[in-house]
Amino acid sequence: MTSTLQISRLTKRFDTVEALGDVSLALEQGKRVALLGHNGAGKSTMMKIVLGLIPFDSGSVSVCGAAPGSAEARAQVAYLPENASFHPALTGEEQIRYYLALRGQDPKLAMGLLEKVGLAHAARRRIGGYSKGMRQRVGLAQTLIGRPRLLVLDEPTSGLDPVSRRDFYDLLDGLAAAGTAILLSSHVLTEVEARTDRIVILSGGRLVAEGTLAALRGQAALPVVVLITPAAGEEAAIAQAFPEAVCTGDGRLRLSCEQARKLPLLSQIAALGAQVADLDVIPPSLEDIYSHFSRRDGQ
Ligand SMILES: Nc1ncnc2c1ncn2[C@@H]1O[C@H](COP(=O)(O)OP(=O)(O)OP(=O)(O)O)[C@@H](O)[C@H]1O
Repeated sequence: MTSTLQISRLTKRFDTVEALGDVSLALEQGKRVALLGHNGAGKSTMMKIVLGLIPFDSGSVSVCGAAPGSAEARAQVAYLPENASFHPALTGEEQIRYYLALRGQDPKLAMGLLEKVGLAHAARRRIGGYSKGMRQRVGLAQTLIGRPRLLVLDEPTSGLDPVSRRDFYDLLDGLAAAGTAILLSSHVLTEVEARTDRIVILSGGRLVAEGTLAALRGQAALPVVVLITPAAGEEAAIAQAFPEAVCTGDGRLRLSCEQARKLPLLSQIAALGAQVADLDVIPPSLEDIYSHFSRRDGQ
């Protein structure tokens, strides 16, 4: 399948700063890719290059088969900046009608677009009275003008409450199911885990990891934490059985073990029978995995 977005060995420097170094990425039709990285990792630079707003030094970028920024690419790409702002005195419908007119399209399409993003009920209210989640929906409605094949969303859910975030991702799911490719940046790791197909981690302008969260978890091979709650009166016996365990201060014992040692350790604990009151196994968190990859280059 041809990729909607194809980036190959992309490099971009700003004077002495290498904002992107040798980055390759493919985004297929209907896929949602999350771009993660610390401040200054190169996310915005990549988005600006894809949108054709800034030039790059070397490598190649193909947006729907065309050069970024070309009329052909621009007709098929839409962008939602992190803090999209609209005229507060306009209604949602007026704002979208205005954008449709700018794109040379029939303003009558506005209501249909607002309906798609769940904003039809508020279409005739002024944007000044909208919540942040509703304004993001106006932004998303704007991106849908002309049925783009690629959506570039810069932290689209920042500042939204959990319910608005979930609703926003539901909308994205629908668009992806209809074939739109979505490249979004986010700092909210839990949402990208559940709501995107792939995660790409940039660090210091380099692509340091790419894959599903499960694949990245496997690659990172971070230790698992096991918390044992001893039965009453068995504390000393358990501590003796696991001399490497650390007391947590709440009566539990904390063990850290490699993934490969997890099952043998659990068998060892199970063999203690009633001496153990409870057991918790805590896999590495998303934050642990993200930190592991984004700091691998010594940042
Ligand atoms: N116009 C510019 N002139 C000089 N340096 C720049 C310019 N734009 C970006 N940079 C540098 O390029 C690097 C990558 O910046 P970029 O804005 O792409 O990071 P980011 O991952 O989007 O960060 P954030 O999460 O803070 O938005 C940084 O070191 C930044 O200082």
